[in-house]
Amino acid sequence: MRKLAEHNIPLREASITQVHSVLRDGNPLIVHTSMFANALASLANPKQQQQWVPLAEKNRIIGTYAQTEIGHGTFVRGLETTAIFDPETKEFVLHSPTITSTKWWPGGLGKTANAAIVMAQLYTQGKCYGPHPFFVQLRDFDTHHSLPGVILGEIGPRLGINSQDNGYLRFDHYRIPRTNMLMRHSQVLEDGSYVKPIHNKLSYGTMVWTRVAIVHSCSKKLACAVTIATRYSAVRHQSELVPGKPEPQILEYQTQQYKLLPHIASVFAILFSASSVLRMQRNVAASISKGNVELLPELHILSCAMKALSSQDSTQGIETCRLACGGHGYIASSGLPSLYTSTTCTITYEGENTVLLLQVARYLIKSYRAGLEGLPVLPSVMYLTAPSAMHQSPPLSNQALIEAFRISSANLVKETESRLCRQFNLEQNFHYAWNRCSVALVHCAELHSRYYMCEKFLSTVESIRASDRVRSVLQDLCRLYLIHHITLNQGHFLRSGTLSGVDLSTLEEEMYELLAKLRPQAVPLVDAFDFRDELLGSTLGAWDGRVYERLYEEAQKSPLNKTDVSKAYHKYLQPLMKSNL
Ligand SMILES: CCCCCCCCCC/C=C\CCCCCCCCCC(=O)SCCNC(=O)CCNC(=O)[C@H](O)C(C)(C)COP(=O)(O)OP(=O)(O)OC[C@H]1O[C@@H](n2cnc3c(N)ncnc32)[C@H](O)[C@@H]1OP(=O)(O)O
Ligand SMILES: Cc1cc2nc3c(=O)[nH]c(=O)nc-3n(C[C@H](O)[C@H](O)[C@H](O)COP(=O)(O)OP(=O)(O)OC[C@H]3O[C@@H](n4cnc5c(N)ncnc54)[C@H](O)[C@@H]3O)c2cc1C
Repeated sequence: MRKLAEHNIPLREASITQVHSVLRDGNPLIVHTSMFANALASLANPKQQQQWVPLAEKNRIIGTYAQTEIGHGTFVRGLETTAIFDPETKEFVLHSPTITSTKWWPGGLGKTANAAIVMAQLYTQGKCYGPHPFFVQLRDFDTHHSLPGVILGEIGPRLGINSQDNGYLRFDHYRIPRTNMLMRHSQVLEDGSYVKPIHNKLSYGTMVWTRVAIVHSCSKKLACAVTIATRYSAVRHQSELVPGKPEPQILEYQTQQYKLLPHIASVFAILFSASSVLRMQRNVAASISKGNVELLPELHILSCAMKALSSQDSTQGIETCRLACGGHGYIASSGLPSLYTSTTCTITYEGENTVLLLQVARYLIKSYRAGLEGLPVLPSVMYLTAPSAMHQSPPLSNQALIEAFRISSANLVKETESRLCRQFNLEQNFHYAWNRCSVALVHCAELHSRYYMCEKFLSTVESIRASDRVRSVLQDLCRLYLIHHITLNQGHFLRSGTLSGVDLSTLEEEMYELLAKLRPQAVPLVDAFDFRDELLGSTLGAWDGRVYERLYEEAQKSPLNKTDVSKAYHKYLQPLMKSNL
């Protein structure tokens, strides 16, 4: 924190990888600096911001975002914590009526935070208005003791990010002033009357913001992993490629190139998509402050789509990188295990991926139906009812591949919508029919999201300002990315008739050529990410390639190596050896 202040870096702008380099097992302040800060910025009114933001910036207040309960994470409308307005005292009474209403998971809540944005069901004048955000002090600002009526603690060890002290929280009729409800979008007036927001999902804004931030952070984490695995693959020599010849760098093996190069490409695909969503988010934020919420649904869907795809791709990519390093990828000092455990959680948090993809699918089906009826639909989904013809671009050109994606995605939505109608006729209930089609619906959302990511990659590469040589490498990477994802999804392209079996064989051949062509660029590409050694924190991925020396030096630091014979020998092993058991 002192370093960031010295260098005048606002906390919100500190890179996730910089922070990861210092705190590899999670960060107790991340929800404070990301979600809590954002919730104050976007959900609190100007007066409330004046009151709390300076204190949060000086870390007098350290906050968290307490929404999830032990009984409900996904289904926000099902939260059970209540905030009942008492007109006598002009206070809200926060209460956790059941075990399932216990807040569970908020990062930093266990021991670090002294305040929280709590999402609770708002009741006033006898009516429930659904989940709303409240600023709640949890601990004494001087002694750090939890306040009467607040019961909190830490939830116990997790797969990773154990320094984040995820916590639990219960309220026992805990009173807060009326003015602690975050009132930028909706309000409860002194007499208890409710003023509704201009869009009823504005209180979900912090989740949308965080989903966008997660996309960016996923590309950074994947970039770290491919840097480590690629550099290691250039240092590591193993087996014989040609019998009797010296052992080659493992990066010479085509299978190794296939493990790494598509994920190097993926870093760019995610990064370019993140930039595009971030731009849209800024536009939407500016529009909302002028009272216009027209683009909010599009932002919600795009952030769900990109969060789901980037978290899945980066998690799989990091695991592939770990496996690509053989046994040494399993050692903590490689840096890969902590990258994995701090990334796989992005699949679950901030909206579990399947659930987010179903939100995307809902939007696709609605937009498809609206398009058929000639109603207006937003630009990103206009293609569903008006996919352009294939023959406009040269066969198998990049543009043709994007068109193939577009048509296959539109085709899948069309097929799934027909299934939904058939199922509805059988079930006579939309919700049951929806559930019976939900696997196909998730596939629709995935293909649409992949189409978006491919399109963003291509359009960015085409418009990027770079030297011819750099542009040429990026074009090859982009081509590899397109072909790789077409081969992974080939069934959809065959079904839509956009690509034939022969086309797919041709593309596969080209992919193998691209792997060989890009092989000499692999190390320069990851070097260009420009991660400092301290930041990567990896014995395998350091810039100088001294892998074996670093592994050996790191092993010397193991506490078990402090003495030749460990205490355990005298305490357990020797008695066991002598016991004749
Ligand atoms: C040393 C210190 C240094 C510090 C350095 C800091 C470094 C900073 C780097 C930052 C990088 C990364 C940040 C990472 C942060 C890490 C920490 C995060 C930890 C995780 C936190 C959490 O998990 S918080 C909890 C998150 N919870 C969820 O996400 C819950 C998911 N569920 C939902 O969102 C909703 O329940 C739902 C969307 C699934 C459904 O909502 P609901 O039931 O209300 O709606 P419906 O499905 O009925 O839909 C009705 C219509 O509403 C539309 N809708 C839904 N949501 C929205 C929305 N958000 N905006 C707009 N519209 C929305 C929906 O589409 C429907 O529309 P129609 O179809 O038109 O009716
Ligand atoms: C490391 C970590 C940090 C977190 N930090 C925070 C935090 O700071 N603040 C906070 O409030 N929360 C936090 N969370 C909680 C997180 O947001 C939730 O865990 C997440 O939203 C998923 O909800 P859930 O756990 O209830 O899963 P569930 O919804 O119970 O999911 C379980 C399974 O059910 C499926 N499912 C659920 N609903 C549907 C549906 N409608 N259709 C189809 N399938 C469905 C899911 O796909 C999944 O397979 C954190 C979680 C983790 C793991």
